[in-house]
Amino acid sequence: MAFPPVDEQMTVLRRGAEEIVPEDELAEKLRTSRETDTPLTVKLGCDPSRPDLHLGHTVVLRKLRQFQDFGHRAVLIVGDFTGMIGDPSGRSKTRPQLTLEETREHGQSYYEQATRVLDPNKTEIRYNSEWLDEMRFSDVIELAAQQTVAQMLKRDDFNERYEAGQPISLHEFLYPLAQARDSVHIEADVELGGTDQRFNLLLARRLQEANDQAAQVCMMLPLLEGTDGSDKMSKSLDNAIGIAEAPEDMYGKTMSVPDDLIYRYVELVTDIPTEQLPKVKQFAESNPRAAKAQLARRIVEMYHGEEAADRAEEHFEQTVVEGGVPDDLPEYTPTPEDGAEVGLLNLMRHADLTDSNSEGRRMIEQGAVTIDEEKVTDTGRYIDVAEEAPFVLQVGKRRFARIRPPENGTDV
Ligand SMILES: Nc1ncnc2c1ncn2[C@@H]1O[C@H](COP(=O)(O)OP(=O)(O)OP(=O)(O)O)[C@@H](O)[C@H]1O
Repeated sequence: MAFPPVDEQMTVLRRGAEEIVPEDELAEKLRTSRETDTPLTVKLGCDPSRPDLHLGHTVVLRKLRQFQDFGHRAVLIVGDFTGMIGDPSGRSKTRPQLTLEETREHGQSYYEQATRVLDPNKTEIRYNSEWLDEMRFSDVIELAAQQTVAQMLKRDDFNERYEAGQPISLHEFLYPLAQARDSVHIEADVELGGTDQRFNLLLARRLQEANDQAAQVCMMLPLLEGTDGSDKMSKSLDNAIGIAEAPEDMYGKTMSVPDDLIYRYVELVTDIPTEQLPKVKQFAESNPRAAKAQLARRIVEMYHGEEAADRAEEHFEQTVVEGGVPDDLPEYTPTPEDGAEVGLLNLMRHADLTDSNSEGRRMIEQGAVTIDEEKVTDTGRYIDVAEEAPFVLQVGKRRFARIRPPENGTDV
């Protein structure tokens, strides 16, 4: 396959990138790849400790997809081995350590979600335990000898913890080294990552050179803010829009993003052509409500298709804008296991309105739970479903269920 001209590739690849280190080397690598008809190996590392992908992850995944579309080779490195170490990148606390088996399972789920953005036929998945698990202690010493403690402490999160007198275990220093070793192993030409990965990505360049390899180009992408508009989008911060979430939730959550982030979302997570971006910017400033609705539609369309986007839009208009109850409510019929009198917290969970009883309790305390539009205040409330159903149970602005009476009347 013929690779497109270098300038053409560079224009697309530069879009939205925060930093390319060094940019001229990327152009040079693209030139050589074209002349020799050899694809570049582009690496993206992922930490499988939390496998739910959100729009933030798609910023890097979409960039990887662009490389694929030009004919380059994408290698997704699932850090099943490094996941056991627990990287604190961008965080002030150590992450949970997982077993190899857990990280493998998460890795598979990560791959399935990532291929909603990536071209599955051009995505190679590698688990880094394949080479890291085989290293002997002497190999590890040799690896560790390539970096000084002072250099390690330059990484912001290590530095902050060190200054604050918080413990840093020695094994945590091995995380960036192991990740850099991945680049040596697959002979990466380019590595992608969010700006929080800058230190780790650059370290790989040094390690590759020490192993007589050409150093990879590091491409850093901006970190997308979450729906709260301040912190980076992250599963653990409760501000994420998951790419596997239901269309209605995706739509509604996007509508809750602060207006000043509309343009950033369009630029970083949608496929709107670059030349249309200035127009979008103007529109987002002059009519944020309509621009945001367009953005929400676009996002739902990308992951669920046009029909789902229509439904999600309608649902939002009906429930949030008009404050009504939608026509097509999911229904839940209590089962005999629910008992004749079912605790409201359990009922909400069984009807898929909450993930846990603690979430249900919190929602009631916040005044966000209603039964037939009447606010519930008692977190310990029991409901005699045979007597009280059918009724509409609502949690928050967007979650509804019609609770039906048990099938065999009062005999539950
Ligand atoms: N909000 C975001 N915006 C842009 N890139 C992100 C965002 N969150 C993660 N990434 C990038 O996605 C890649 C894979 O990240 P990783 O699997 O380590 O997730 P993570 O940062 O742990 O996400 P989370 O905080 O949700 O658990 C990294 O290069 C990371 O920088």
